[in-house]
Amino acid sequence: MPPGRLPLEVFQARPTGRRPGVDPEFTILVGDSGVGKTSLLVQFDQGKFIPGSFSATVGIGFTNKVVTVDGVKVKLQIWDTAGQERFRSVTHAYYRDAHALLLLYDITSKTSYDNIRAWLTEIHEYAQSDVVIMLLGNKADMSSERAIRRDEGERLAREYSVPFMETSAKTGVNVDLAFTAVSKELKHRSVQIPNEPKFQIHEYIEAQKEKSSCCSYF
Ligand SMILES: Nc1nc2c(ncn2[C@@H]2O[C@H](COP(=O)(O)OP(=O)(O)OP(=O)(O)O)[C@@H](O)[C@H]2O)c(=O)[nH]1
Repeated sequence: MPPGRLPLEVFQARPTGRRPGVDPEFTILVGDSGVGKTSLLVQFDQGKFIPGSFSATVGIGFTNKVVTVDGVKVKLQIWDTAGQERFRSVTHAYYRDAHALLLLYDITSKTSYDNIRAWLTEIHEYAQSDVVIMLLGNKADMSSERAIRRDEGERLAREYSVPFMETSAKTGVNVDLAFTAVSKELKHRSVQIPNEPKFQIHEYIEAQKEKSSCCSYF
């Protein structure tokens, strides 16, 4: 290839904004203390769950993870925030630069579900208007202690027009799907391929959930 010339595929997939795989996509995990943000990130990053006593996150920290979607690398920089109220002002400072926010509640905790409205109010106040938001009902493995039905999660998500799924950081159910769906949405926003249909995150999630419904237990 002569210098200065781009192969056709690269040209066709030329980024219009951020460059997937090069520029990090800032993704932030938010939600009440104890809902499982750190555990979800550990499961996604290392494929494991560390049981035992709960140690609350202090401040904020991040993990880099590259996800390949449709042959394109998306570099996620995932920020794990502290859910405790006293760290809230630190977390707010990061909202403005977020490209995606994964908002978690715990299906065994009505309080964490009720607080989702307050989290969404804060997100709408501090984050960019085009931020990708996904609602996750975590700890889906704890069905005997369930306090929030799945349809209540779905209803809340519909009300705010955000995609939703239940996850388990313990068993790994839907953890990859949540991050893959967000990565696909971010990739479709930053890379425009001619004649490619608009990515519909809700439809993608429903289709993937149907595919795996044979093997899931909730
Ligand atoms: N059974 C079950 N337990 C979970 C799950 N996710 C997290 N936990 C447990 O819930 C507790 C809190 O999890 P963390 O991941 O530390 O919660 P967090 O949201 O990061 O909490 P903060 O750092 O205080 O904001 C820990 O004891 C975890 O082992 C899950 O999906 N299933």
